[in-house]
Amino acid sequence: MSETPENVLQRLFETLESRKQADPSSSYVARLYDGGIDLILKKLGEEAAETLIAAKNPDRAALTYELADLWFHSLVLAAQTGISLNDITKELARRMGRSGLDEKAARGGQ
Ligand SMILES: N=c1c2ncn([C@@H]3O[C@H](COP(=O)(O)OP(=O)(O)OP(=O)(O)O)[C@@H](O)[C@H]3O)c2ncn1[C@@H]1O[C@H](COP(=O)(O)O)[C@@H](O)[C@H]1O
Repeated sequence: MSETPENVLQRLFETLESRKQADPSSSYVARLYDGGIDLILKKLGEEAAETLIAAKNPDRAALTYELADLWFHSLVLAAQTGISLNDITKELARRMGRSGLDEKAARGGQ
């Protein structure tokens, strides 16, 4: 039986939390934490740029790969800054059923 998206994100986030005690020589995530917010933001920026480039090409597998890298590094940023997966899903849930156009207007957008 395959895992649900919720399970995968939950398990990944638990791993990210556990890597706060890990050795950077044996863990990529611990290496990111060790590099601090600047390294995490650098990687996040790179992954965002790689996603934009992939989105302009027809290869959907390549775009999926880059989106996964982008989500992964976003979650590392969340974990490092003390934001939980639950915080993010609660915010998304809060927006559900509300038009994106209403949300945009509430933010002062046009
Ligand atoms: N999901 C991921 C994941 N996605 C992407 N990456 C890493 O993110 C990096 C993406 O950077 P790039 O595309 O720039 O590739 P790169 O040239 O190898 O990267 P750099 O050397 O420039 O950092 C790669 O090194 C990938 O291996 C990930 N590393 C870890 N995970 C998850 O995190 C868990 C813990 O990982 P460790 O902390 O390494 O045990 C793993 O079991 C996975 O579940």
